[in-house]
Amino acid sequence: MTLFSGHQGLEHIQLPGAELWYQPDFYSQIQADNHLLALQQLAWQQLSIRLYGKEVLQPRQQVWFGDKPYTYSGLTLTPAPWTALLSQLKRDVELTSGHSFNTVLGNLYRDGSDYMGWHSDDEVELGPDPVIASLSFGETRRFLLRHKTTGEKLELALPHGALLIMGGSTQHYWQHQVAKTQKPCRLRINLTFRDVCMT
Ligand SMILES: O=C(O)CCC(=O)C(=O)O
Ligand SMILES: [Fe+2]
Repeated sequence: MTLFSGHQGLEHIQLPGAELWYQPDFYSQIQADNHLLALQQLAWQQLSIRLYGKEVLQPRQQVWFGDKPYTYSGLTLTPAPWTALLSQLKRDVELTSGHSFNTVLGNLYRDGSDYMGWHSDDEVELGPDPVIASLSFGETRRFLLRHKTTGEKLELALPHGALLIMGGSTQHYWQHQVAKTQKPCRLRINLTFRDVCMT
């Protein structure tokens, strides 16, 4: 796939059944510092999901911006209107990826005990081969991908200012996670831009 290959600085990572594009320094240190500070001001909420009939608090905080409600892990998130900063970050990832996005899910990991378990972003509303653009700010956490049948793994560091684009059949064949860690760990904010079907 040559979709993003014209863009300088974006590394194409090819895995069986997955298409990834990665740029650890998508934003400069100063830009990333400013974005991190501003993003911390959003109305972060720790939401609960229903798991085996019980309400369980999610091990991280979230925000949701966009044009339409979205169901995620059985939780319907009502979006807030785009802020100037989020619109700007959306434009940046749209220009680089050549894709347009209508929503963004923010995750805030307060420390090493906040995490996101193994999952694929395979909700029906995202369509069969979704392109998802992920921006990371703050602490570098281990982002792991695991093939659903072969178990093959890939670990990527997502440092302050990094961009990762997942496309092709990545969500079909692979899961991903942000693992817990015992190491001293500062705050991390991740934004995943998605195109949610509007029908
Ligand atoms: O925090 C991350 O890097 C991953 C977030 C993620 O997988 C998601 O929002 O679906
Ligand atoms: Fe995900």
